[in-house]
Formats: sequence, C-alpha cells, structure tokens
Amino acid sequence: QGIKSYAPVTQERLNNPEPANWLQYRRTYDGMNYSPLDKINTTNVKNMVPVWTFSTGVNEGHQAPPMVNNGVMFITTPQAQVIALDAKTGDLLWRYKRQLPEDLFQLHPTNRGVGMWQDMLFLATVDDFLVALDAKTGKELWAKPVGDYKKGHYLTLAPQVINGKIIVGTSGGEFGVRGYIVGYDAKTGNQLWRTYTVPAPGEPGSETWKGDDWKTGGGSAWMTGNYDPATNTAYWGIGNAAPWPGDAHPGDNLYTASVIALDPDTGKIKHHHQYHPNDSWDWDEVDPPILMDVTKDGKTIKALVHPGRNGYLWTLERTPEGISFVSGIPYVHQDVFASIDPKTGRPTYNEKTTPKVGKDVTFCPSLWGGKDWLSATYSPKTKLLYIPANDNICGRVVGEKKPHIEGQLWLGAELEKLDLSMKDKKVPAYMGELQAWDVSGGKKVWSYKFPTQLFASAMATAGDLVFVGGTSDRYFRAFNATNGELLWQHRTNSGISGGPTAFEVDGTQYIAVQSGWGVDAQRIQDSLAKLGIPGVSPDVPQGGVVWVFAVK
Ligand SMILES: O=C(O)c1cc(C(=O)O)c2c(n1)C(=O)C(=O)c1cc(C(=O)O)[nH]c1-2
Ligand SMILES: [Ca+2]
Repeated sequence: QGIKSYAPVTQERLNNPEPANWLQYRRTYDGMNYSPLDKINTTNVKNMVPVWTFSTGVNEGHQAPPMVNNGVMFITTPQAQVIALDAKTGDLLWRYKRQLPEDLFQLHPTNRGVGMWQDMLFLATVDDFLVALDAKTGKELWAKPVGDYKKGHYLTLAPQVINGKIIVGTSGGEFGVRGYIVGYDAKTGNQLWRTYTVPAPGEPGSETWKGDDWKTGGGSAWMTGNYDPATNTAYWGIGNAAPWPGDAHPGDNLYTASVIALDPDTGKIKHHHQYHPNDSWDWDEVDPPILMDVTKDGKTIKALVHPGRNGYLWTLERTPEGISFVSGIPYVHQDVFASIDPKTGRPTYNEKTTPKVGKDVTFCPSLWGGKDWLSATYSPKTKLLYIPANDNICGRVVGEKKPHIEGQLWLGAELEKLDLSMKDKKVPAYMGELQAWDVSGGKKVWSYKFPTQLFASAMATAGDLVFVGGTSDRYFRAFNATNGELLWQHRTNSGISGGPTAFEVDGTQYIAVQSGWGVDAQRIQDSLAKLGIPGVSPDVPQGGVVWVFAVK
C-alpha cells in the first residue's frame, strides 16, 4: 500500500490547476467551485452511472469534497479521518484516523477536507490540532495544537495553502470564543502568526466593543478563505457575534459577520467590510466571497460576491486600497433589514425581528440563513452564479442572559425554544431553491424549487451543468446551467451536503461526491419534522459513502 508516484503540489499548480485535478476546497483560489471539464455535458449526462463507491465506515456529516491529484483521491470524514483512494478504481491506498479524546463534545462533528502542499496533506481536527501527513503514505509528520478543545475551540474547515503557509481558522462561536486565524509553516509546523478577529482594547476596531465583551465576542472563522494571487490577499469570512442576542454585546462588533482581507505572510488585516453590525441571529458570514468580475456602469470591476447567510446577495469591489460596497439585494424572504445605506451597504434593523435578552423573537430567514456555509458556484461560461438557497423558513430565538463558562455552550438563547416556522405559518410552495443569478444585472435568471430544505454545496462545470445534492430524499442531481432543467438524478445511500467535484483520469471524466447526512442538515430536518409538514421525516439514513460517476 501507499502511493509510488505522486505529483507534488506547487504554488504554480495551486495558482493554475490542471483541468483534470481538484487540488483545493473550491478547486481554485477565486472560490468559483467550477470545473473546466466538459466531456460530461448537457447532451450525455443522462447516461451517467456510478462506476465505484467506497464506504467510509463513519456516520454524521460528510462535507468534504473528494479532492483529486493526478488520479489520487483524498477525502476526509467526521472523526478526523483521511482516506486516500485510487480515483479511477476506488482501491484503498491508505487511511489515517486520529485518536480523539474520550471527553470531546462535538457540536459540529464534521470535517471539510485537506489542504495540499508539495507531498504533504494538512488536516484540521475537531480536537483542535493541525496535522501534517505524508501524502504518499498517510503517515503523520507533525501535529500542533491550535487552541484548546476544552475551552470550546475546534476546527472543521479545510486548511488554506498559500506559498508554503497553512492557514486555519477556529470554530467556537457558540461557546463564546474570541475568534482567530492562524498561519503555520508547512514544513516545520511552526506558528508564523495569529490574528484575532475581535480586536483587543486599543487595536483598530476595538471602539466597536464595550467593556470585556471582546473576550467572548465570537467571530470564529470556520470556512476556508479565498485568495487573490495578484495582490497576495486572502479573503476570509467571519462568524457570528457571541452570545446571539445583540443587546448582550452592544456596538458594531468588528470583525464579526464580515469579510476581512488578510496578508497571508503576516496575518495583517488590510481591509474589511462588515455585512451586518451587531449580529443577533447567528448569521456567521464565514463563507468567503467569490472573486469574480462584475460589470458596473458599463465598466468591469474586480468584485467580491457573497450570498450572505443574512439572506442578501452582496457585491463588493476589491481594490489594493480597500473593499467598497456595490450592491445588496435580498435573494430570499428577509424581514430583518429595514433599509440598506446605498453608499456603504450598512443595514438598519426592524426591532421586532431582532433577538434580545428576555424577548421571544421570530425572524426570516432562520438562524441557518438564506444559505449557511455551503458553497455557491460561478460559471465563467454561462456568467451565472448558482446559489443553493433556503427560502420561506423562519426561526425563533428566545434570548436569555447566562454567565460565560469557558468550554460550555453559550448561545444566549433558550435551547429548548429554538424552533423553525414557515413564513405566513402555512406549508410554503417550496423551501430549497437552486437559484441562478446574473450578478451584474442584479437578476435571478432561473430557479429550481424543492418542497423541503436544500443543504449542500453546488458545482458548475464547463459541460454547462450544475451538480447539487442537499435534499433529504438522498438524490444527487444535475441541472442544465443555462435554463435550470433537471437533466439527471441518482439516489444515494444517505443525504448529501458536501460539495461535488469533477476530475479526469486517463482521458475519462468523472463526477464525485460524498453522501453522508448529519450535523445541521439533520438539526434542520428534525425541526422541520416537528412542524408536521406532509412528507417531511426526520429519518434520513446516515453513513458515509464516496460516489464516483462517469458516462457509460
Ligand atoms: O460559530 C461557530 O464557530 C460555528 C461553527 C460551525 C462549524 O464549525 O461547523 C457551525 C456554526 N457555527 C453554525 O452556526 C452553523 O450553522 C453550522 C452548520 C454546520 C454544519 O456543519 O452543517 N456547522 C456550523
Ligand atoms: Ca455559529
């Protein structure tokens, strides 16, 4: 066992990946989650069949995209496992499984993938270690503690790799951590820098916090950032403020619910844009914006495009000098923002839909947002952005004041009273919606609606297809990217919430995805089932399986 010939992952290959490969979480640094492969296309996708499957032996949410480097596939699973497979045959090459501490409580038992550099792989673990593996053998090279799981710090993201630096961000917004992003040296595992996402007194932005709130303010950073090599700038999304009700942490609370521009060499925050100040809804804006071109007043601008958890589709302009607001438009029903400042994009709020300590508040979209951490995808060919959205689902938060105890859940909300409800209190025409947007025109071009939730990353390909799972009926689907027609579907073992990938080996194109339902997809399912909506069952079978498809 082991891999005899392995193609080292260089910076050149990360900047310009071969079409056949999928070397990063969203394939390219711009975050488009797009594959230039087109052998599988709108004409022949109807003949797509499974060619192999692989059972991971683990339950819970399998959210990692199957990543492929010259015929070698790497997947990660919950419980800090990495599996290397022959991408063509499904043969097991090696398996790494970390021994997790017995007292580890996992609020989000998942992992979103590896980072690749030279002949090494990097895994960020739920017990809060960054682990380096030999890509050829799966042997552990080093393991470094990032924070302390006993204090509510944990890692679920795929590490970001830039010029031999491995960058990870902490989870823990629901434990009242003070969020941070950390850069490591790939070879030695030495920490190079650590940047807190909540400023300490005296640091820029500290004026947006009162008293000691900054110490427990949240701002976790639990999704891989994107990167602009032209300016050597990493763009990371920042999570919710803690605890949830905004009156428990007065002020704008930088840099929660923001995008920050980071220098990956030093960790210095160059710029930021806050989508919504004083977050009160658990609207982590951790999914980083897609770096793409947008037309504005007849001119092409370098944009940052982000379908927010707050239900608005944000377009920002990125320049070496900063980030500026271009537009913000709701893509799902949103009853929280009363107005948006046309110059700055700063929203004002409706009091009635803003959670507060001691208040029982219902707001739309729910705390899981118009879109949670799932990746949208942009096709430079159709020039459309595809958003896996949820509409018509609202949520309830009953705010409560509790002392912060390190390492303990600290929502600022009564756990038993967290609920979902339907807009207008009736069974809606749809909940999940795959939306296609002309971002420059600010128009929704087509959408495909599902009777219940949609909770999965989407991938567009040059075959003019959009692939997405995400429904509790366990289907994996392909849509015509131009008009939204459903062209193909296949039932899998469990529900899919991870991202699909496309790759090629020996001239054959494949589509891969992990099926394995769990984490918040299951929590939403349980809440929806309680509402007694016909056809909605909490019973979605679990168990992870890698599926690989090709055209017959
Ligand atoms: O604030 C945080 O640190 C944090 C971390 C995570 C995570 O690491 O998965 C999630 C969330 N928040 C969260 O709010 C959320 O809705 C969520 C869903 C999921 C999931 O895996 O489906 N993770 C997380
Ligand atoms: Ca959160």
